[in-house]
Amino acid sequence: MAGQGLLSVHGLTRDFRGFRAVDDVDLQITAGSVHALVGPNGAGKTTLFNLLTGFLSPSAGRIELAGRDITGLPAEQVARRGVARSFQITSLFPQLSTREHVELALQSSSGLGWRFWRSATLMRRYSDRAGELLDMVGLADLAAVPAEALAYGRKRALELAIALALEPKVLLLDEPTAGMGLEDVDRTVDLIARVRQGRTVVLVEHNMSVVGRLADTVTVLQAGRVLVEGSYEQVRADERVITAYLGAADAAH
Ligand SMILES: Nc1ncnc2c1ncn2[C@@H]1O[C@H](COP(=O)(O)OP(=O)(O)OP(=O)(O)O)[C@@H](O)[C@H]1O
Repeated sequence: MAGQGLLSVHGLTRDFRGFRAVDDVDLQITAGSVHALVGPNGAGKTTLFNLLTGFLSPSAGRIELAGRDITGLPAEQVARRGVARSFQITSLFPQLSTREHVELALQSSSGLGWRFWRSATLMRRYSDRAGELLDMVGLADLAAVPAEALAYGRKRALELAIALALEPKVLLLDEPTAGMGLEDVDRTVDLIARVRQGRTVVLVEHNMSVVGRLADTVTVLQAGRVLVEGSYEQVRADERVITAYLGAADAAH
């Protein structure tokens, strides 16, 4: 499958009672890249994201992961095959500690169910891996803290560690900096820059400075269709994008 992305989308379409929210979208997400989906409000980003993760089924079109058809699979199966989603979706358990969340995620991704508890060796392995993941997302010092006591940005970091515990082939980040102050935004950009190493990331993000700092490829959506695709510099300079989106965004700043 020369020229195919790790995650590839062909003619993807989603209608809501006659309204076409995603309209004949083609996408190739290259292995090892950070690919951003941007566009003005109502462009279809969230709907496309929900299609990619199996939270919605398409009205038409095909989604392939590493050349295998995953179109229409339920969210849980899409996740099992390696498409994990983080931010704005995970529910944390208020009283469980940061470390316990990551250990549970590791356990659930093992497919071993409760047998895991019987093996001291496996338990140690999960505990070590949980420590590494917490370290990676900057939560090593907060491992014993219950999730409810974490500040907003730290909760988002924990959600990222949970998604990483699934060892995803493709990591989808849903507006990772939404609702954050400047300091948390910078910290989150650094964090994503760190965890993207050796991974493939799809990012929906409104903050164009975040997109500029992280994305290798940017797809601009408008009215459910792909308007332009290219590097951040290319799409920023494109007249159609300036008219449709960046102009409006820049004018607002
Ligand atoms: N469940 C639904 N039923 C009907 N219309 C929907 C539904 N979900 C989304 N839409 C419509 O589809 C269009 C695309 O919405 P979507 O949320 O995907 O856009 P978006 O690019 O994520 O926007 P935003 O940046 O505001 O989050 C919008 O016009 C929205 O009203």
